Amino acid sequence: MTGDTLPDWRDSLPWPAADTHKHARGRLGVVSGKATQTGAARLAARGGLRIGAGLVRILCPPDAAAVVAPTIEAIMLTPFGSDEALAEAAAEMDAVVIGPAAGVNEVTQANIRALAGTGAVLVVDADGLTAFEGWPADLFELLDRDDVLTPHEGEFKRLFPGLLDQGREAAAAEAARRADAVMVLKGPATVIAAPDGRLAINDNGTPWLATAGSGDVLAGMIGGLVAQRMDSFDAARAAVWMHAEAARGFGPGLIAEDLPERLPAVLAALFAQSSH
Ligand SMILES: NC(=O)C1=CN([C@@H]2O[C@H](COP(=O)(O)OP(=O)(O)OC[C@H]3O[C@@H](n4cnc5c(N)ncnc54)[C@H](O)[C@@H]3O)[C@@H](O)[C@H]2O)[C@@H](O)CC1
Ligand SMILES: Nc1ncnc2c1ncn2[C@@H]1O[C@H](COP(=O)(O)OP(=O)(O)O)[C@@H](O)[C@H]1O
Repeated sequence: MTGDTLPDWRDSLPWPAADTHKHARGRLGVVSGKATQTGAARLAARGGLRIGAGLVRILCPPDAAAVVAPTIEAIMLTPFGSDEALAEAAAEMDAVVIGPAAGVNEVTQANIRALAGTGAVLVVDADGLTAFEGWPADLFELLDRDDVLTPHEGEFKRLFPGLLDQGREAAAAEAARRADAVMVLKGPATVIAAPDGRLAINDNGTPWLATAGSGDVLAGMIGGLVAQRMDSFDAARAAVWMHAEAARGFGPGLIAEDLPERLPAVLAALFAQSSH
């Protein structure tokens, strides 16, 4: 494990209680893109399942169902044909990830609007952020304080033009304040900022993570922890750290698919040190 000190979020990690069951442990929804763009949601779903959500369901447009179904086993699938149907399917979820390969368009905007009306905590990533380029306030007004945004610098600039000139830490803090949500500004030293002023810089980043789809897995991991009712700021910090730890453990040749499969080793080390 990297670093001299143990991470201070480890005592709030959600280990399963003796009397739990899959629904009580946390239910995560992941919204998929269209039939030709389902891989990103599958990566996120697997990250969410591996990090301990009791039940993970991919919510996909009807045309994508025949593509996704043969590729999943423990992960479940519900097709939706409208934003109203998406909200209905998400009503039983504790958290929903939307954005990975969702499409930069009005459908994604409408889907986020519909999800904001459910009780689920939202993790908005990738196209879910880019879809609001030019209209960031339209996204921010939909968010609750425990929702999480996960931009890389390109996506961050689309929502907050010029803000990065202040430096990454100040920019992330101001962005969290403006969005009134938790901000995860990704990069070699990912900055996590909460709207109440809490701020953390991740210290175990690794360039092995610079590979397509690794951000999708991270969004699913954050979703998997918040589905288990971990505080969103702590969940983001924990997921970012575990994501990098998984990548370090794998090293050369890492692709995004490897990250969820390395998580059990990372979790086992944390579990062994916990006061469960
Ligand atoms: N297997 C899959 O299905 C994958 C799907 N993905 C999805 O594909 C969609 C499009 O991804 P793209 O990578 O084309 O879109 P991006 O918005 O990531 O990239 C478009 C442009 O943004 C800029 N940019 C990207 N990363 C940056 C960074 N870290 N710092 C600064 N600028 C940056 C670059 O100019 C880049 O050409 C997203 O929804 C994404 O979630 C990707 O995550 C890759 C894997
Ligand atoms: N050089 C790097 N050092 C450390 N972490 C990196 C580096 N490059 C990328 N990452 C991490 O990899 C992930 C990439 O996410 P993202 O850009 O959204 O990719 P994708 O859209 O392909 O999933 C983020 O968690 C980011 O912090």
